[in-house]
Amino acid sequence: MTQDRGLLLVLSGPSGVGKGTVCAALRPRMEELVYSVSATTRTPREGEIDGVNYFFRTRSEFESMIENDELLEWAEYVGNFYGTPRKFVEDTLASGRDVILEIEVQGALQVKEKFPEGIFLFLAPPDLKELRSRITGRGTETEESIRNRMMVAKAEIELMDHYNYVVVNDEVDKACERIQAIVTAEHLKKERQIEKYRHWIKEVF
Ligand SMILES: Nc1nc2c(ncn2[C@@H]2O[C@H](COP(=O)(O)OP(=O)(O)O)[C@@H](O)[C@H]2O)c(=O)[nH]1
Ligand SMILES: Nc1ncnc2c1ncn2[C@@H]1O[C@H](COP(=O)(O)OP(=O)(O)O)[C@@H](O)[C@H]1O
Repeated sequence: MTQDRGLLLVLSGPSGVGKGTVCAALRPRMEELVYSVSATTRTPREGEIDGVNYFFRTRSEFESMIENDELLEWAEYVGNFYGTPRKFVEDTLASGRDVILEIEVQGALQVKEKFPEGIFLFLAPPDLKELRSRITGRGTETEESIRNRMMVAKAEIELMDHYNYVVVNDEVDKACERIQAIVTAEHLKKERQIEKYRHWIKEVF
């Protein structure tokens, strides 16, 4: 019997909405999910480990990954490149396990072109005022950079229609519960419960 492929989940949304926070909170809740590790040209932050948080690569190493078609998608974000290694995702899905990507919006749209059967989750802020305060709350941003990020965020929010689900990140726990509910429902859909139980209909009538 051939192995059923796993589900590809893509968690995306505007900068500062809480993608990293929600993804980290999902890990202990959804241990069966496989978290894809991205490649990036940005410098590691304190405590980040190569191969765990990211594969930290030079710009020329990253460019050769692009040339060799090793990336499922890639995007430039605030002056650095980020991309999803293709082989890991394909092998994991083929082995029947579900994979989650936590990526920005340009990358998510590229994945949609290649994997239209993926489940695309748009993490949305409760409102723009809260998004602004999350971006501001992170610290180092200047007034101008906050304005820029808000403009980018508004353009990203307009792309919401390309996604299968909008998950509001009002509270981290609630956002996680919504994602868990979606994954459960998508599994039931995939397992074609209706087909399995169709014979009941014949028995009843
Ligand atoms: N397109 C794409 N975006 C990614 C990838 N990995 C991470 N990102 C996004 O890159 C952005 C910056 O990530 P990072 O430098 O870790 O800073 P953060 O703003 O603290 O999350 C975030 O929006 C991530 O979701 C990737 O493989 N592809
Ligand atoms: N549900 C939430 N309620 C309040 N603050 C949140 C929530 N989710 C995330 N945050 C905060 O918002 C900021 C941005 O979150 P982060 O995960 O870095 O966003 P992203 O990865 O989307 O850029 C962080 O300071 C984080 O602690």
